[in-house]
Order: sequence, then C-alpha cells, then structure tokens
Amino acid sequence: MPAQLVIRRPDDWHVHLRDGAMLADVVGHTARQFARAIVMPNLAPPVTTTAGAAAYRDRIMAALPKGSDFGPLMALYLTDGTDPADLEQGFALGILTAAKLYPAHATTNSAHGVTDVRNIYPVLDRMQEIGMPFLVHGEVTDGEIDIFDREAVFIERVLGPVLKDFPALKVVFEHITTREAVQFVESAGPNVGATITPHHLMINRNALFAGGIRPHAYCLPVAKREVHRLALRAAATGGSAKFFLGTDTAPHQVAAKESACGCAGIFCAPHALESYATVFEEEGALDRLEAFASENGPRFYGLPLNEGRVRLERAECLVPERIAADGGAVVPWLAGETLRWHFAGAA
Ligand SMILES: NC(=O)N[C@@H](CC(=O)O)C(=O)O
Ligand SMILES: [Zn+2]
Ligand SMILES: [Zn+2]
Repeated sequence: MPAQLVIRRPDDWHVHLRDGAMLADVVGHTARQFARAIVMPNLAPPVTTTAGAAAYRDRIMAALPKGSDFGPLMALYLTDGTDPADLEQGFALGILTAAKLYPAHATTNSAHGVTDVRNIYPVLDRMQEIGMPFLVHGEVTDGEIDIFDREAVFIERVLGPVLKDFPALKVVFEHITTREAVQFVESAGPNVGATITPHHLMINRNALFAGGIRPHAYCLPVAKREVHRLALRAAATGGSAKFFLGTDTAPHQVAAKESACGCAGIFCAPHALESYATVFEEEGALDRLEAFASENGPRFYGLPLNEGRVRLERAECLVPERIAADGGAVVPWLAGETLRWHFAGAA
C-alpha cells in the first residue's frame, strides 16, 4: 500500500462554478486541485454567446485566489438559436473550448436548452468541420420515460442518430451513469469519450433513500442500480483512454437542497481527487488514476498535458459537514465522512 501518490497535475472536464458570491466561494476548491476545467454555461441566464463566455471567463479570473494559475476553459450553452458563425469565431479565438447540449428542461437551468436536436444540426455540422467538442447532457425529458431510463433512451433516440449523421463529430458524453452509456462509448470511434463523476462511482440509487430521503445524494442524471455503478467503475479504472475525469461539481446552497423541491447537484470539488483515489484503490488500479485524471482528457480535447505534479498522501481526511460561504453554506460530497487519502498540493 503506497504511502503517497504523485501524479501529473490533473484537470476537471466538467464543473459548475456558478456566478457572483457563489463563484467566489467555490472556485478555489476546483483551482486547488486542478490546473484547468471545462466550465459549464448553465447560469441564469445561460452563457449563449462568445461575448458572454468571454465576460464570464473574466469574472472567474477575478474570483480566483491570489496567485492561482488555474485556467478556465469555456463551454457555450447551445440553444435553438445558436449562431454557427459566432460559435466558430469563439472557438477560433480560443475563447470557447466546447459547446454544450442541454435538452430543454433536462436539468438545472436548462429551460433555454435545445428543444429538438435537429434544430442545432447546422451548428453540429460546423462543429464537426472545425473539430470543436460537442458536450452532451444525455437524458431525454419526456414525462412518460422513467427517470432511471432517460440516459439509455437518449442514446437510442438522440446520440446514436446524431453520430450517424455526424460520424466525425467529437462528442463528450457527460457524467455517464449507465452500463448502456459505457458500452455505447466503448463501441463508438475514437471521437467519442465520456466523463465520469466521483459520486456515480461511489453510490447507487439506494443512497437516495438510505433511512430517509437524502437530498445531498441527488443529482442528474440520477444514480442508477448497482450493476451500472460497477460498469462505471470498470470503465474508469480499466485503462481505456475514452473515459476521463469530470466531477460535475454542482454546488447549491443548503436551503435549495434541503427543500420540498430540492435542486439536483452534488458539490464534490473539495475532495474530488481523494474520492477518485479511494475508488481506484478499491479497484486495485491506483496506477491508472493518472491517465484518467491527467492524460485522457487533454488528449481527447487536443490540449497539452500539464507539466506539474501533485501529491496525495495516505492520511485520514475528515470532510466537513458544511462549507460556510458568503453565498450561503454548501454541504460537500461525503460530508462528515473520513477519507483515507489527503490532497497535499504540488509535488
Ligand atoms: N448535475 C446536476 O445534478 N446538476 C447540474 C447540472 C447538470 O450537470 O446536469 C447543476 O448545474 O446543478
Ligand atoms: Zn448535466
Ligand atoms: Zn454538470
């Protein structure tokens, strides 16, 4: 059992940093562990133009702790009315790294999302041409489809057909939660990858109802049966370059989670690497954590690998019950639990 683990500095390919007071509260947690992160654009109102993304990037830079060299990578929020020329220009200027599909009403702040994927076919055509990654929240929203089936049905009805029509499109299937998604990504070409969160590797859907209803285990896509969790663990730790780290850290104030209609999202940034290290160790795959956390993502995106190294120590790490913040207290992932890895910073 190694006493420490030194890996190339990692990146997080899926984060929600929010805006205003919440942004200032949470950005340091991501910037402490990760060199770069894909910043999701589902603000209220969402980031739907290159100019909006540039302004949001400036607000993130201004909110960073002093001396941080963290680099936000911006994703554009696609709508039925996205202008392919604006998107192409944003990508060419380096302001945009990717663009994100939120099916309308699928998740937090998705009301302005895409109502039918055919509405963005001209945009997808352009993205395929310029090699811009297409990020997807992969759930259908039809009320008659069971919530636990929404990802699998999305593959059949949306993602499969999109890849038939745009076979060279670079696609990141975000926060996958099912065996079907793992199999889909594995059988697709090298232009299709996926992010996997720490929480979907650690819990199955029972966690939502363990002794009572557990709002802090609720996120979208919702955790699935154990068989799916095991498939995700095999995918993340199995050495395939198609799967990479994306925490989907999604903070909501305590009052918004502990509510008659609690928000979806888990704030996992504070102990993200410790969580992944725990899973990889349990799977006997600590030697594969570096590729998952620090190599597969940048290679998929066509970005350089980070130069620095970070260190994790085998030491007890107590996760606080709450993280107090100006924007309102937030309950972190694994609140009150003790982890056996501790993030020790730059190596
Ligand atoms: N994952 C979540 O449950 N919530 C995310 C949105 C998302 O990634 O779907 C959020 O912004 O709160
Ligand atoms: Zn999502
Ligand atoms: Zn997300």
